[in-house]
Amino acid sequence: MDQLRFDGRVAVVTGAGGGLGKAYALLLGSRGAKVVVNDLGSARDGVGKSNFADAVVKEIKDKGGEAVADYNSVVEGEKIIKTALDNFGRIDILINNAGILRDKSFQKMSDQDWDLVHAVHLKGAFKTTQVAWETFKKQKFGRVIMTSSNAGLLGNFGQANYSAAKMGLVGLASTLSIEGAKYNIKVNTIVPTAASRLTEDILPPDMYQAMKPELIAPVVAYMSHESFEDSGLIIDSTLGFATKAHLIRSQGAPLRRKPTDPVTIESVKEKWGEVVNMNGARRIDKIAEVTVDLVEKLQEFEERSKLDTDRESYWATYKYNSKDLVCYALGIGASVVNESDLRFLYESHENFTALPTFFILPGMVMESPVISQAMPPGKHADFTNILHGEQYIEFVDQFPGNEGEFTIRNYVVDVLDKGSSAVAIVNSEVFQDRQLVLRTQQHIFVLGQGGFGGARNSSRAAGVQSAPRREPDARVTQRTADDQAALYRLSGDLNPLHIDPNVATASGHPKPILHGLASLGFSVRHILAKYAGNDPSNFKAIKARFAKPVLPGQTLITEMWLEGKRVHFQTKLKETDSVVIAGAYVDLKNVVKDGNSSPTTQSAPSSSNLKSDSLFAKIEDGIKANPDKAKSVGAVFLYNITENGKTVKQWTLDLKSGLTVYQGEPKTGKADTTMTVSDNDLMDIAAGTLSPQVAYLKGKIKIAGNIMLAQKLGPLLKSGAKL
Ligand SMILES: CCCCCCC[C@@H](O)CC(=O)SCCNC(=O)CCNC(=O)[C@H](O)C(C)(C)COP(=O)(O)OP(=O)(O)OC[C@H]1O[C@@H](n2cnc3c(N)ncnc32)[C@H](O)[C@@H]1OP(=O)(O)O
Repeated sequence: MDQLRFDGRVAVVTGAGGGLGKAYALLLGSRGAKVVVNDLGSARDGVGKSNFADAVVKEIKDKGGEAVADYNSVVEGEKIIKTALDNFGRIDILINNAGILRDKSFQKMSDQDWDLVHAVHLKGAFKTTQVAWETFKKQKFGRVIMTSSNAGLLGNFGQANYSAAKMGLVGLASTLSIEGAKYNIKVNTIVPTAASRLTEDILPPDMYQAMKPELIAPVVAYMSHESFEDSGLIIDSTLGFATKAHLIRSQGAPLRRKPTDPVTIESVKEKWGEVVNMNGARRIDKIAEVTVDLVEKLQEFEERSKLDTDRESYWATYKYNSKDLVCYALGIGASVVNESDLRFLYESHENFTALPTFFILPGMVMESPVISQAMPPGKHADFTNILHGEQYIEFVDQFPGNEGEFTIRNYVVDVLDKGSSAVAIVNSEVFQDRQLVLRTQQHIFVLGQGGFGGARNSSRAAGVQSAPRREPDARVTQRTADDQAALYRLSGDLNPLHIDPNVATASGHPKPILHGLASLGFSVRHILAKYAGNDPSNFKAIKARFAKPVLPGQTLITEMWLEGKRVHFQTKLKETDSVVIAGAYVDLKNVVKDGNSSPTTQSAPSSSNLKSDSLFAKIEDGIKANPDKAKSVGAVFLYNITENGKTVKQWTLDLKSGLTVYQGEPKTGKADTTMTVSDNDLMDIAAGTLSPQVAYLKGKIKIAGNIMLAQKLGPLLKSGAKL
């Protein structure tokens, strides 16, 4: 990068006899600026005189630069600027650095302590800048640096006068950055922490040594350069580090339910948590935006209040991006083992998209008090007594994109009395850019909290639907992973019931149970592959009841019945034959039968007509005949055998445990490497006419996982096949 120079520029640095000011003056002088080295030459309380400025001027001149000393007080700022104009004919850069301390605990602080500190810091900066402003405007160029302090931004014991003045400088810079904008006058604030006369016996000696002003000077010099375009910034710098600080505002909260309601002290108290909640807080850059923001909030509030029911709504926001979609897909059993799942797992896939059940998540506002507040007197709901009972989602219009932000309105429509237990029905309306995009409904089963004399049923509940009384039209089997709940938690449901053995035992479960939405996600993926062409935008609605808990590691069998555009389904556990999801259905826009179904979700295809059966028998024999070679590879491989781009069979070669070869579902799901290869290519590899390495390089074998291991397997496969 070219050296940043200040040739032809005139800089005034106040308080430049030592410390930071001296470092600024020396640096600017060494880069071609003509410098006015201002210093009153006093100790840090503003008392005493010395000629520090002369020494700095000499140092600049000795190195071939130009500088002049100035001993005026910043309170008479016009005299300092006059020194610049008289000696150099102009002024381009003004660094308001001069300062003094008069530290006292607040009650002991005298008027004089207050006035003196304000006079030097705030009034001084006002005076110098106001006089220089005229020249800056005329020449349409000016760079001003104000010096604030963390004692101003954050407060510091014994520095009430100094903190107030330092925060005052931030306000001064903010306004001047606006007034100076059209004249190319940039006004910024530095918050330095450095060794100086002000800090010399305040900082511990080691730190004092390390906090060299020379580490901050380049930051201030860059902010004073003609190429520096920002204005109104607060830059904190120390020890060779720089950071930007700014004020942010919370999302805020309306202090009443309806625009016609009064605001009371009690309603303010009630809403205080939302007022000070900094989730989703943001920076407002311009004062005009504050008004726009308030007007928008008011409009939004008025629109929302029209939606309000007799029960209070809880509003929330939900932001998501491709990483969330991938994390979620992993949580509901999508896997790179299935080529057709890649579109849910790889953000750069040409057809990357969200899985349909992902959009249930915005409505699951875990921190919402909406359920606990709706419970009848004497009844309570919290993580210790709730189970997810039923779930409904409806896509109102377009299927949402791969990233976005939703505003969600959550409200309880009914609390049903089911005898021993209660069921809270929670509706969520999910908006994007003020348009309703999704509706969801959760039934939350609240154990042991019934018997309050409430209604048993609700007309506002999306009902479950019985499946037809015939054999299912399709079945898909998939084992959940032992870590399924741990993985699913990453999508936001941190209920300890799914991870903490003690909580699970206390709730009467043998071990942590799987999230209901995780099991539902598996089954809906099966339907997606079987009847929706693997295209989530084909979905209109989903409804399910969680009939029994699922334990991570259990195997789900999704049974499906196609009736027009509705797929009824239920999900059973392979281990116990019990129904865990009941009365469920998916409504589709279009039915696409057997659309790109994935291997792990298929029961093993009949193998009789597959050319590779005998091939794999040969490979197995070959591996058995070459046990040493096989052991040296020692890994688990999955082979997806594809025909016409569709996976028709899967083989697992487990070289670690007894050299077994078997087909069908992967036993463990813990393959080190997955290879996808067409049947014909596999035959060629086996026949020795196609080397596995060449096949890989030509893209004929797709490998997910450990490529080195897969390449090692090549010769082994060949040796086995040749037998
Ligand atoms: C807003 C954000 C909030 C976030 C909350 C979600 C946080 C998540 O972390 C929580 C979870 O994921 S928990 C895991 C998933 N859920 C489960 O495992 C529950 C499985 N279901 C059960 O165990 C039983 O059905 C059980 C125990 C629920 C009911 O069994 P029984 O007590 O034996 O009930 P039963 O005698 O069969 O029926 C009594 C009445 O209740 C109705 N009912 C039954 N199951 C229901 C269910 N799952 N959902 C809703 N209602 C249900 C019955 O219809 C019956 O009513 P009625 O007599 O009027 O017909």
